[in-house]
Amino acid sequence: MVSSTTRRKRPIPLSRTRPPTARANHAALSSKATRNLIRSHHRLLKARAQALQAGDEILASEIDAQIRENGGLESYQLASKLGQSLDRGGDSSKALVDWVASRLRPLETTPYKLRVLEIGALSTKNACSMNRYLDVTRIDLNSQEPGILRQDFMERPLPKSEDDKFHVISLSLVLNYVADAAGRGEMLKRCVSFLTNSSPPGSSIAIIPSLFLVLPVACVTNSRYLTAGRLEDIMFSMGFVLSKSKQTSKLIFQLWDHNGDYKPKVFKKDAMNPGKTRNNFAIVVK
Ligand SMILES: C[S@@+](CC[C@H](N)C(=O)[O-])C[C@H]1O[C@@H](n2cnc3c(N)ncnc32)[C@H](O)[C@@H]1O
Repeated sequence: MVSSTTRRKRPIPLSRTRPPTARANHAALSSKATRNLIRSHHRLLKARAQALQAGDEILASEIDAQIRENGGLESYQLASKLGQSLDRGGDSSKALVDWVASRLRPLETTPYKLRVLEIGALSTKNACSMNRYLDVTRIDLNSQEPGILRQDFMERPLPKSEDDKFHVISLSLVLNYVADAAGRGEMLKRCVSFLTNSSPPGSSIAIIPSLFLVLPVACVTNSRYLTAGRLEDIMFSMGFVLSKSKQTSKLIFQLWDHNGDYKPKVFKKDAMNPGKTRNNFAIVVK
């Protein structure tokens, strides 16, 4: 367990900002065990971020050891992959493909594709990767397959040209992985820098740049600090307009179109929805 004794504070070395990976135990997991593993990983990441923020390196190391003991990021990814299997709710990128289908129609008689950046990619064979009109660049903190680049999106070099940008960004169950509220705001802002409405080179196809966002439903419906309205205000300030949305008992799926009107405002961690049974999920924009 993480102890709360007073500890010496030291500055956070850059190498300490990532959670540890470890070899996963590939034994079959029940859906309850899968959920528990995911929850416990998120809890430990949050505790770790808080320890680092407080400059408590020793506590952060202890939490790292606990994360490793639980199988690390690899086990978490395995649990997430199980969650994507058909009997556990399926592949979330199907919703993305359905929603952009009408936008892909003009590409059918052309050799062009839309460029997609899939952040937090666990598979090269999900619905968006299998769509022939989408050219998917996949990144993850811990790559599970050769077609997935091991990269932290927050450290991906900023685009130097339009060709380095994307028409669609997928952030499916990634924003809630980020352990601190301000980091989530930064991630959303950074997405804007990677979106473009420029047609694929050589074509004149009209493009609506968009962000596919998937979150656990409780992050939006049962948080003290985030409501659907607050999320819309944050996204709107960054130039996003909600184009599609659907909710299941576990997840909320949204497609946000970018209108180019980026005017970020400050959003603090305001208690909008107090209540004992609510969670603390928040997005802070500085
Ligand atoms: C719950 S899994 C989601 C996987 C998949 N997108 C889905 O919808 O099931 C979250 C993944 O996001 C990755 N991730 C989190 N933050 C990231 C970042 N800053 N850059 C790249 N990948 C990130 C994690 O490594 C993890 O594999």
